[in-house]
Amino acid sequence: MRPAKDFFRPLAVGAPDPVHEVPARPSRAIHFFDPSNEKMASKIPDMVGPGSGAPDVLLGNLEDAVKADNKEAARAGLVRIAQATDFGPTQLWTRINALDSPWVLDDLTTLVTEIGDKLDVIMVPKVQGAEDIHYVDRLLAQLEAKAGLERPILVHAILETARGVANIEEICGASPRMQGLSLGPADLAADRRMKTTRVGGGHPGYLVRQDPDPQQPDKQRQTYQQDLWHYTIARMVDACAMHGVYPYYGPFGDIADETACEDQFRNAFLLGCVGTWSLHPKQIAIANRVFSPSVEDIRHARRVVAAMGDGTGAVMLDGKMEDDASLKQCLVMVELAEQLAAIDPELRKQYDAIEVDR
Ligand SMILES: CCC(=O)SCCNC(=O)CCNC(=O)[C@H](O)C(C)(C)COP(=O)(O)OP(=O)(O)OC[C@H]1O[C@@H](n2cnc3c(N)ncnc32)[C@H](O)[C@@H]1OP(=O)(O)O
Ligand SMILES: O=CC(=O)O
Ligand SMILES: [Mg+2]
Repeated sequence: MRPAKDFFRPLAVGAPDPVHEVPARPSRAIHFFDPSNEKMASKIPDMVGPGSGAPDVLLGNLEDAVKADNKEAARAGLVRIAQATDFGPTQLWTRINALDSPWVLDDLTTLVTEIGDKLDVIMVPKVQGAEDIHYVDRLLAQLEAKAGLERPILVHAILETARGVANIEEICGASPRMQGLSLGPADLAADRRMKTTRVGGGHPGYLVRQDPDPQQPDKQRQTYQQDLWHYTIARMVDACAMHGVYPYYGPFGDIADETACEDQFRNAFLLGCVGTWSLHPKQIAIANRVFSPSVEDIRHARRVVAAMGDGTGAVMLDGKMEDDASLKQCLVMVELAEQLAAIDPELRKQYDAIEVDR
């Protein structure tokens, strides 16, 4: 671990100064595309915001889901798209290949030197511990210096190995570049030897069953499906909050099941995640809807803020006690609404139209 006095020093001569605080930019949907797939790639310029249908982040994926034979084409395709596109308010991220793969060194050197000025965040898969982030951190600093970049590229780690989960706090605190963490349920399930065969979401076999009714022992007992990912997401949220970085759900592979996708995203939102991945254009609207506080929640939050005056003490509102701590929760919602309204004109209209009565 670097001592505190060195934590914010650039790791290469000529590299930009690290950020002291991760910018709070909306990132409800991180939309994945394969830059080697010409049909998919041709849609990217039209997906740039502003606009309520646009993802907050476009991510050129170079890792899993890109065929091995297409790795170089994907990298070159991303360079081409980035150079030709004005991304306006939409962030551009990439997911590089794994650190032990034969492609990652060229991914980093090519992307940083050719489109480093356009890249906001680099997502690193299969991160095992702080040592992986330290490696990327130093290499990025060297490449940023070489490319003459004026702002540092941030780093996002995917939590998809048991060792990564065990080392979650040190990963979040490994570098001032750390922007956030995503859950990688598919790789994590395999690494943990879980007995699922899905990409995220629940499983009908993971349940609790109602006790038997002693009066009616043969009566069918209700079962309640449980969330396989609750433990990991909750750990992520705490580690991220502790280090001032952002937690995200990850992929939901059942593209056709929009209802279950929305449920999984909402669980993550309620627990503290700020966004999720979208793998198919259909999932962008789901993510934007779920990760934007509802008009009703904002109306309530603003009522509490108004009722609480200087923010101390306790008041009754609709039969419920509100105090300093419930006010803090409401302020989280109000601040998020302000950040989202700044980039989403449709949401701004909805939030601006809210009338607050006491
Ligand atoms: C599991 C762990 C992980 O690592 S998850 C992250 C890695 N996986 C990915 O990035 C997957 C990205 N998505 C995809 O490859 C595709 O969406 C998959 C899931 C294969 C479905 O594609 P396809 O069968 O073409 O779907 P479709 O016919 O419904 O497509 C309708 C039109 O939309 C397009 N489309 C599809 N996906 C995207 C996308 N991600 N971004 C932009 N455009 C997309 C299709 O090309 C299709 O276009 P058109 O209507 O034919 O002109
Ligand atoms: O990369 C994502 C995953 O679920 O694995
Ligand atoms: Mg993965």
